[in-house]
Amino acid sequence: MLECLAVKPAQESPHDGTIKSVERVITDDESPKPGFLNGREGSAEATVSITVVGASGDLAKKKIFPALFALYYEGCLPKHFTIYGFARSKMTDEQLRELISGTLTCRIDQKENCGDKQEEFLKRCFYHSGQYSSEESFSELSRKLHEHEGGRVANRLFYLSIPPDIFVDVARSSSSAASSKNGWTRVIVEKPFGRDSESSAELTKGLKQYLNEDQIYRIDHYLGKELVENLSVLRFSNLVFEPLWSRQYIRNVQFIFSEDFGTEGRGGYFDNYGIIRDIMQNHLLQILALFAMEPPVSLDAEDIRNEKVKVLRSMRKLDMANVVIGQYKGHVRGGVKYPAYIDDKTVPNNSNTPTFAAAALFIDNARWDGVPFLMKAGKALHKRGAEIRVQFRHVPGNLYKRSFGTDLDKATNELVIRVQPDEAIYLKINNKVPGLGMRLDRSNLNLHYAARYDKEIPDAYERLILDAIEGERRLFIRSDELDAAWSLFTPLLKELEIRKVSPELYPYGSRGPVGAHYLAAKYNVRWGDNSFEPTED
Ligand SMILES: NC(=O)C1=CN([C@@H]2O[C@H](COP(=O)(O)OP(=O)(O)OC[C@H]3O[C@@H](n4cnc5c(N)ncnc54)[C@H](OP(=O)(O)O)[C@@H]3O)[C@@H](O)[C@H]2O)C=CC1
Ligand SMILES: O=C1O[C@H](COP(=O)(O)O)[C@@H](O)[C@H](O)[C@H]1O
Repeated sequence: MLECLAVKPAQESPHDGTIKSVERVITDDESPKPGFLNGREGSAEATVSITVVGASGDLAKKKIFPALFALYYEGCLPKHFTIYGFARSKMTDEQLRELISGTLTCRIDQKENCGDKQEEFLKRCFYHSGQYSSEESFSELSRKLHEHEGGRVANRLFYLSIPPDIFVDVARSSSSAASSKNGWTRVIVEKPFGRDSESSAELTKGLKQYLNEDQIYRIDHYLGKELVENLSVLRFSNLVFEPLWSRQYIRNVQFIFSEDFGTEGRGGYFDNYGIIRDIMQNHLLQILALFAMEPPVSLDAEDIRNEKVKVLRSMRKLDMANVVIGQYKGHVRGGVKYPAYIDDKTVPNNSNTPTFAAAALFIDNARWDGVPFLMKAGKALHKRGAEIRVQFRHVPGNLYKRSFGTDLDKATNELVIRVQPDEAIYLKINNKVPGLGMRLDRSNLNLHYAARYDKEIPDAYERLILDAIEGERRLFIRSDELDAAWSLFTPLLKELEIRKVSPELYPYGSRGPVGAHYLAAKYNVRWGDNSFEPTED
């Protein structure tokens, strides 16, 4: 059973739920507090209406509805909830249910009642067709939500699963015509949050015309992944790690993302963004900030985000010389033909958009001075995975150095946090091979999740939607974090575009451009993802 309690009972700022364009009657702090779930937020009789804007789209079908069902299945949604799909496409309630029913799955450890639960869930899903910029459409939606709310305290969550150019239109029409009059109103915004500092600031300004910062939940789904959530637990609740967490013991840190498929189907979106904006500026940089931050005063969202933003602001300007970009080319392997990026019909055939990038970054503060933080992200590589690798320094005056040969790097400890797939945390150590002689080998202290825990790991979207319902903003991006993240990457992105830098081509299914290895070598670093990977229990 998924535990639905958040890290702490959510505390709203007095502004949350206050819609600028609509007069508010009751704020969160005024509304009854005892929770609908184990003492969590809101009155036992409060309702939550979740409107998925862009319900006919790919993300809604693939991630949002399945996550909502999983929350329902685990008993994490409040007693009174209603789900509405909203989009322009004409659809009946029945057709929406049909559309999403194929994507709902039950957790393996609780397969019983799955069919019944799906039926119950689908009965609480409805559809409203309308125009995104039309207040009339949202007013009509509001009327329908009101009927379902049945006079209770009405909390409303809007999930904007739509292209970014209509985020502000929807914020305007939904806030002015469909905000809750007596509960909170929150809006989850999907990435991309702009494509550079200027467009991001414009988007933030546009949203803030209609919403308070406290109402905006900018989602970065990597922050909802189990092992990313666990990063702070690992560091701050184990005495053995935190004292090592600095330039004194850490040689370099690597953040690696790879996918073994290309942009299939999303080339139109991707070509305007590229891998640096799609993965590095958000997912990997967010993980880096969590990894490198100072201990926060508390687990409160603002305390954590304050520390993350300090890390981002301490980062050295990103230099072109510290970046390598690549693009995948067609490749035939085992008689199968794999396409090039530019074979995608929605991509111009002279596109320079990177599908791979590697970068060396530095945090100019006392803790991390001189430590290279390496990032690598790519599509159409040899495997799918996301991991954090922490390579420690050499053991000073190592008594056993003769047993390692000349390559001392091979004998240093490495902590690997495998975010996905097959979640694990393992520490590479040197160990004596049992026997009468003195031979050392490399072994792993391995926390393999599948072996240790018999629970299925929840999808990141489940955690994040639940947090948004609970008013827990810890895993969502604050606007100053976003500004800092864009300030780091915008000059580089502009330079790449102005200079029309050609990406290094790499074959589909390969390990990516060789330039990434030279970049790491410049800092005496070897990418750790080419070595032995344990999966054994
Ligand atoms: N798909 C994914 O894997 C991921 C997506 N995202 C982000 O999530 C959001 C939604 O993604 P996704 O579902 O793939 O997007 P889609 O392109 O599938 O769009 C979602 C819905 O928006 C409407 N729509 C599409 N284009 C336009 C347009 N030009 N003008 C007005 N309405 C339009 C369509 O509904 P209708 O025509 O019925 O109104 C469509 O069903 C985007 O911001 C995307 O960047 C983020 C991470 C991953
Ligand atoms: O945000 C995005 O993430 C996905 C990868 O997410 P994952 O949870 O499946 O690892 C990526 O494919 C996509 O390009 C990007 O927009």
